Formats: sequence, C-alpha cells, structure tokens
Amino acid sequence: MAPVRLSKLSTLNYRNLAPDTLEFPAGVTGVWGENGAGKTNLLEAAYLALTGRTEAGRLEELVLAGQAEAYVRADVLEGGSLSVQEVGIGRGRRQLKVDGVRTRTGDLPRGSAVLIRPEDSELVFGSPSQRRAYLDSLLGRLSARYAEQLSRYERTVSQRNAALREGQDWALDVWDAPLVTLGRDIMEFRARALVRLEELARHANAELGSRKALDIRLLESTDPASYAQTLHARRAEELARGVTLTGPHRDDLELTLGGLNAGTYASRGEGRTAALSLRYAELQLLSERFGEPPVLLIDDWTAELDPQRRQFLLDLAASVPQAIVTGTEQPPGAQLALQAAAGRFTPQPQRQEEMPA
Ligand SMILES: Nc1ncnc2c1ncn2[C@@H]1O[C@H](COP(=O)(O)OP(=O)(O)OP(=O)(O)O)[C@@H](O)[C@H]1O
Repeated sequence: MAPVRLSKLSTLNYRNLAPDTLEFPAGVTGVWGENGAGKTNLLEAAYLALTGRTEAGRLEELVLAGQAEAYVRADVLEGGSLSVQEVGIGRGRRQLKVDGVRTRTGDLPRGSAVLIRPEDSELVFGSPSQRRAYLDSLLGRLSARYAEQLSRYERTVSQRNAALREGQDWALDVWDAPLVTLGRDIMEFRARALVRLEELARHANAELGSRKALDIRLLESTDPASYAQTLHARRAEELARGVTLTGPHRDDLELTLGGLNAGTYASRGEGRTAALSLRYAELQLLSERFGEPPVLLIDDWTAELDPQRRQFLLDLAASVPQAIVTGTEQPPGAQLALQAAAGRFTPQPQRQEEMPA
C-alpha cells in the first residue's frame, strides 16, 4: 500500500474559510497566522474531507453562519491513483461521496488522517465519555468488526433502556443475551488493543520528557466473565432509574502519571503531554494496521508546550509522508508555508535558512 496524501483541499461555506482550493505537497506544510485566522478550521476541514469524521458537537456549527450548506472536497493521492472524496453538510446531516458515488464513513479509508489539537487535553481532564469516544473511534478504525459490534451494542442498550423505562421486566430477558455477547466482545477487544496502545503511549510520554510514567487501565463496570450475573443483580436498580448501568458503555480509561490519577493531579502541561502520547499511539497503531502512516494534522504546535515537546511534534511531523502544522509562529523546516488571515491562506516564499541545500 502507498501512503495516502492530500493533494488538494477545496472548501465552500466551511466555517470562516474563504471558498478556495489549496494544494498541499508531500512533507510538511506550515500554516501560521494570528488568532482567529482560520487555522484550526482548515485542519478540521482537511480531517473531515479525508476521513468523513468530525469532532464538532453539532454539524450545523461547521456551516458558515447565515448559510444552509457547506462542502469540503479532498483530492487524495494513493500511489499513482487519484480519488475525490466529497462531504456535503446541510440540515444537520452529512453526505459523503467517493468519485461521485454515495458512501458511508466506514467505507472511507480508515487510516488516512490523525488530528492532534490542544483540546486533546480533554482526553485527560474531561469526562469518561470523552476517553471512551477516543478509544472507540480508534478501535473502530483499526477493526471494522469492532465498529460494527459497537454500533449493534449501542442499539441494544437503547432498546433495553426503552424497555427499562416502560418497566417491561419480561423484555429485559430478551435484551440481556445479545447485550452480554456483544458487550463481552467489546471489552475483550478493548483489553487486547490496550496492551499495545499503552506501550506506545508510555514510550511517547517518556520521549516527551515526562519524568512520570504513564499507565493506562480500563476501569470496567463489570468483569466480562460475570457480566450476565451483574446485570441480573442490578435489575431492580436499573428498572428504578430506567437506564442500563453495566457494560462497556459505562467503562472508563484511567490514565495515571507516576501512580496518580492524571485527570485529578496532572499539571496542564503534563496533561497535554499525556494526551499527545495518546495521539502518538493512535498514529502508530494506524500506521501498523494499514502499513502506511496517516496524514498528520497538528493544530497549534506551540500551545502549552515547552521546547522539548514542540521539537517532538516537529520531529513527528517530519517523520511521516505528509503533515500540516499550524501555529501562531511559523514552524521551521516546512516544505510549504501558508500565511493565514481572515480565512484565506497565502503561500509565502521560504525563509533563506530553510531552503533545502
Ligand atoms: N460556522 C461559522 N461561521 C462563521 N465563522 C465561524 C464559524 N465557526 C467558527 N467561525 C470563526 O472562525 C474563526 C477562526 O477560527 P479558528 O479556530 O480556525 O482560528 P485559529 O486561526 O485556529 O485561531 P487560534 O490561533 O486562536 O487557535 C473564529 O473567529 C470563529 O469565530
């Protein structure tokens, strides 16, 4: 397999981005400009066009205020072949096309991009659901079967919750069997994947200069072996509350630094470093799974980071076939430099000391 490369990105009515088509070379593209220029929006648009995925709370946010629809398009090179991926957003829905044919997110290449953002600190300081979302999104890209099992499990939970709310004790017997089978599968897959994920994240955390060892552990609401018994034991409580209280949808990923819970005790910089380590693990796992590194999108390469950590990010960007790095300062060593202002991106001549020999 050849690496996926974003050759062109086109946007229309995407947040504050001026309608345009930008070309990206292999290697590192540096995008810099003042706060609010649209650098994050550009990376988000690239991630959406490459993967069909977005971390925005609501799709409407992505559409330029006052407009009804937005559109992003990636011209993607893989080896010698070019494909066109289009995403249309309107009325709270997204429509994907590859070479003009309607498709689903799961059918787009699953290892094509990784996005690293300052907001990733939420993986450490935020809620269990944010860590679960990280894990599920990553594992769903590593395994189509995991994504499928997870979506069947989530449907089963919501049907079971409906039965709980209606007090249908008899119906719970029907839902418990698939819930336990699917839930155990998910827990086992998570536990297996976590071994390598932890190894990679620990390595990155140490490379990033952290003196405290990072440990990652699944906090499960039940032992998979006794899932059915736990459900049975908590049935009265579940009927009273109208929700399924046990299973992988309630599990957490516990991150500790030097033995202390990172969400509670880590400094901002330590938390950002641990979150970076999780993204590093994501990049490596996708590279191992698909045989080629994804396009790496790094937002705000200086935010909250000391010189050693900034250098780690720059080295990481230089190590993959293609990366786009944004910041309020121009990242050194970029093949292409784009200056951002008011949603527009203007190529700049390379500074003399950065010209290749
Ligand atoms: N749907 C939208 N319609 C219009 N403008 C929007 C929309 N969504 C976001 N914006 C605006 O886009 C602008 C650029 O945001 P962006 O986060 O990309 O900036 P940035 O260059 O990354 O800034 P910073 O350096 O502060 O991180 C902001 O001023 C924001 O208000």
